[in-house]
Amino acid sequence: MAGRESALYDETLLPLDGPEPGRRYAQVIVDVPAKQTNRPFDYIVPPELEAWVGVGSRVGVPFGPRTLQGFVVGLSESTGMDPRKLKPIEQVLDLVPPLNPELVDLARWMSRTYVCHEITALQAMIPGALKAKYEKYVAVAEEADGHSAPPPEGQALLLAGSPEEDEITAFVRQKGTVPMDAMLRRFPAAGPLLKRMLERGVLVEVQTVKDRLNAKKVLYVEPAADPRTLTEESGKLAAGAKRQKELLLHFAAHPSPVPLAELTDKLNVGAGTVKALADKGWLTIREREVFRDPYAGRSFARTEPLPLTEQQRGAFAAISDALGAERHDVFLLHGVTGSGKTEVYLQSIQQCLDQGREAIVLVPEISLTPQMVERFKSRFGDAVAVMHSRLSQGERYDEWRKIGLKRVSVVIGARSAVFAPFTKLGLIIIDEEHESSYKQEESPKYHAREVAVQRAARHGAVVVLGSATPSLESFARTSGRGAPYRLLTMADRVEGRPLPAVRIVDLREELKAGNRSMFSRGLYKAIEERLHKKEQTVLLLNRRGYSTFVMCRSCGYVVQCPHCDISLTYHQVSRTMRCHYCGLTQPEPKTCPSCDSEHIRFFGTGTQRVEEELGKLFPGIRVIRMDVDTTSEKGAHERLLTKFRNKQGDVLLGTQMVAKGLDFPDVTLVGVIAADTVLHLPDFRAAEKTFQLLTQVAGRAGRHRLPGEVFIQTYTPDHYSIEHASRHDYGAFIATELDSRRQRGYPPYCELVLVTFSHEQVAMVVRAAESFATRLKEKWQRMRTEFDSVSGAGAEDRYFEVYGPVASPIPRIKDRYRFQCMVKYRGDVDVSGMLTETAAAFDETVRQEKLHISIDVNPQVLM
Ligand SMILES: Nc1ncnc2c1ncn2[C@@H]1O[C@H](COP(=O)(O)OP(=O)(O)OP(=O)(O)O)[C@@H](O)[C@H]1O
Ligand SMILES: [Zn+2]
Ligand SMILES: [Zn+2]
Repeated sequence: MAGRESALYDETLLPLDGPEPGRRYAQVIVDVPAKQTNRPFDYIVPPELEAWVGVGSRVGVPFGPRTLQGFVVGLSESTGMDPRKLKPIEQVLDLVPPLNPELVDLARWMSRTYVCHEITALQAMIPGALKAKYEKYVAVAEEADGHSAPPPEGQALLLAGSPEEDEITAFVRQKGTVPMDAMLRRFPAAGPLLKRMLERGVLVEVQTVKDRLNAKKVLYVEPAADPRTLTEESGKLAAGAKRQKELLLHFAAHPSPVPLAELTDKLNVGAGTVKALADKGWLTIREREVFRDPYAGRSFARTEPLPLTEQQRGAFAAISDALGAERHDVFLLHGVTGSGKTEVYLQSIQQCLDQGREAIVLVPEISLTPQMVERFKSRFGDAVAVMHSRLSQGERYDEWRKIGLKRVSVVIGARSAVFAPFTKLGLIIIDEEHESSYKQEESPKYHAREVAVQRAARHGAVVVLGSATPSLESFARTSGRGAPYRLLTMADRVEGRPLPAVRIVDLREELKAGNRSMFSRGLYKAIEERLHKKEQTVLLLNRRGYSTFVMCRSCGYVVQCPHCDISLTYHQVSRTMRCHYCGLTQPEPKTCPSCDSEHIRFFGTGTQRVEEELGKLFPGIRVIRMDVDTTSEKGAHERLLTKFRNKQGDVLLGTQMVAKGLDFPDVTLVGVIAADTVLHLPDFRAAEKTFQLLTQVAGRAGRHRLPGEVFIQTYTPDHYSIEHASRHDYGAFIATELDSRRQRGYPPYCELVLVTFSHEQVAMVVRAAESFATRLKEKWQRMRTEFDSVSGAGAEDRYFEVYGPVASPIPRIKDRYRFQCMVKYRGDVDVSGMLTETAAAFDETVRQEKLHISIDVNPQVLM
C-alpha cells in the first residue's frame, strides 16, 4: 500500500474505528473534471484496506486503462451495480482521511451552487501538495499482474529477438517496475523502440498516484544506552577521540533526541563522529517526521484578555450567548476602524476553545501580516495554525496536517482556510468581510462568506463577519422580516480616541492655482510637518485603474497588447511593457509605431513616480514603497512593514496593501493621491469600493495617543462615496448607495450570475452566446408557466431576466474573443440548476470547438 509510505504519523497509526459493516463498497469521485464523470463510481473495498477507508479518504482507483486519484464520498454494504463488474480500490493515500463527511457534503453543495464539478470542489479543499501526481512505470507484460494480457504467443515470437529489445526486457524484468523517466535515462536512444514495445504489449505502462510532496523527515540522533553506561564508555575511548567523548557526555547529560543538523551546527560535531558512535552502538540515528514551521524559533509573548469597553462588551455578550447555546447565528460586527474588533474576536475564540470546540479566522491575504498573526499566536500559542499563500507548499501542507492530527484548534488564514478540516467547529470569523478577495476567481468560483455560513450551519456554529465598512449584501441581510444576520455595532474607537479629521482636496482647483505637482499644497505642508515632528505618513496610490501605460504625446497612440484588448503596463525597473492578462513582455518603443514621433513615453502615475517626486520635493526623505514589484519576493512584505514599524521610514507608500489592518502608533497622516481611480471602472460596486478603500485607509491614522489627519485628493470631490467617507458616515453612504442599487436593479435587490463565453472566432462566440441566452429564456418561460399554474404565492417576489449577450468589458484576452450574458434574478428560482442544464446542451461544442463557458455565481469582477 503506497499510502503507508507517503504519510507515517507515529501517533495516528490506528485504523479508523476498526472494521465495520457497511464498508464493502465505496462511492468514489474521480479526478476527471468532466460531465460524464461528475458522479460517484462504485468500487470494492478490499478487506485489507477496509480499516483505512473512510468518507473523505483519498484513494487510487483503476479507471479505464489508468489509475486515478479519487475521493471516497460514501460507503455501503451493497451496490446497485453487478458486483462482479466492479474493481477494487488499489491504494489508500492517507492514513487519516484528509476530508470528512461534512466537507464531502459541502463539496456537493458547492457543486450545485457554483455550477462546477464535484471533483473541482473537493480538490479546492486540500492543499496543493496533495493534488494528484501520476507516476508512470513500465513492467514486462506477463509480470504486470493482470494489468494487461501478455501478447499473443505467435506475435511475441515473431517480433521478439532484436538484441536491444532483449536487453530492455531483461533490465525491466530484473527490476520489476521501472519509472518511465528512469527508463529513458538508462536507454537514451531507445525512445521509439520503447514506444513500439509498449504498443505491441511486450511492455506495459503502470500508473500510480503519488503526492506532490511528502512529510518532511529529519535525521535525529539519540542515545542507545543509559547515561551511566555512556559516561563509562566515554572513559574507555582512546585519548585522541576527544569529540566522541564530548558527544557521549552530552547525551549522558541530555538524553533526549537531537536533530543531526543541530549537533553539527551547535555542538560543532562532525557527522563522522556521530556515525562512528552509532557504529559502535552507543547512539542511534533515526528518521523522524517533522513539521515545517514557518514561525519556528519565534517566541510570542503571552497576552492576557483586555478588559472590554462597553461597546465591545455588548458585541461579545451576543456572540458569547450564541456560542454558549451552540446556536447557529450569523453576526455582522460593524465596528469603526480602531474600535477593537480583534479583541472581540480573541475573546470569542477563547470561549469557543473553552467549550472544547474549534475556530477558523479568515483574513484577507494582504492583511495576513506577521503583526496580525502575532495577535493570535500570543493569545493562543501553539494551538494556532497559519495558512497563507506566502508559505511554501511544504509549510502550508504541514500547517494543514496539524488540523487533522488535532494538534491545533485555531486556524488563521486566507480564503481557502475556510475548508480547514475541523470536526468540532464552533466559530468562524471573517475579518474585513467586505473584501473581494474572499471570492475565488477560478473554478470553483466560491465566496468564502457563503461557504462559511454553510459550514457553520452544519456544525451549529457561530459566524462573525467583521468590518468597518460592511458589504451592502451583508448589511441588507441584517434588516427586514426574517433577517438572516444580526447586526452588532461598535460606533466609537477604544478609549474615546477620535476618528481622524478628513480634508477633501479638489485637484482641479490645484491645477487652476498653478500647482502641477501630484501633491496638493495642503498635503505637501502636512508631509513637511510630519518630517519635522518625526511622525509617520501613509500614502495610498490606488494602482487599479490608474494608468501606467505608454502613450504618444504627438498622436495619442497607446501601446496595446496584440492578443488582448488592453493597454500594456510599463515596468520601469526592466524598461519593458507587460500585458497583465497574457504575460507578453516587450521592450519600450523608441518611436511611435503609428506616427514615428519620438515623443512616445511612459505616462501616468505609478508608485515609482510618486517615490521619485517625493525624493525631489523632500530631499533625504525615507520612503518605503510597497507594491507588487517590491513585495514579490518571499518575506518582503513583512520586512518592509517591520522597517516602517521600527521607524526606518518616514513614508509608507503603496497600493491597496497599505490600506488595511495596519496599526502603527506614530502614523498621524494619511494621504490619498487620487481617490477617483476606482470610481470609473465598469463595475456596479465602484462607489462601494471607493467608500471602503477611503474609509479603511483613513482608519490607519491616529489610532493611538496622537491624533490623525487625512487628505483625500480627487477630481470628483462631490461624489457621495467620497463625501460620506470624509465624514466617516457609513449610514448615509449606505442609504444613498442602496437607493441607487434599487433603481438600477443590482444586488442586494437581486442576485447576479455572469456567464462569459470565449472563442478564437468572433462569429462562433456570438452564435454560442446568443443560443445560450435563448435557451435560458425559454427555460424560464416554461418554469414560470408551471409556477403560475401551481399557485400565486411568492410569484410577485420572483424575477428573472437575461441581459445580453454583449461584448465583455475586456473584449479579447489571449486571442480569444469574449462575450457575456448577465442573469439577474430574485426569489425562489433554481438558477444554478437552469444554468447546469443549459450548459450541458453545449458540452459537445465545448469539447469539439474549444468553446469556453464560464459561469460565475454572485460575481465580484464583471470584466
Ligand atoms: N478593550 C480595550 N482596551 C484598550 N485597548 C484596546 C481594547 N481593545 C482594543 N484595544 C486597542 O485598540 C487598537 C485598535 O484595535 P483593533 O486593531 O482591534 O481595531 P479594529 O476594530 O480591528 O480596527 P480596523 O478595522 O481598523 O482593523 C489596538 O491597538 C488594540 O490593542
Ligand atoms: Zn504617435
Ligand atoms: Zn495580452
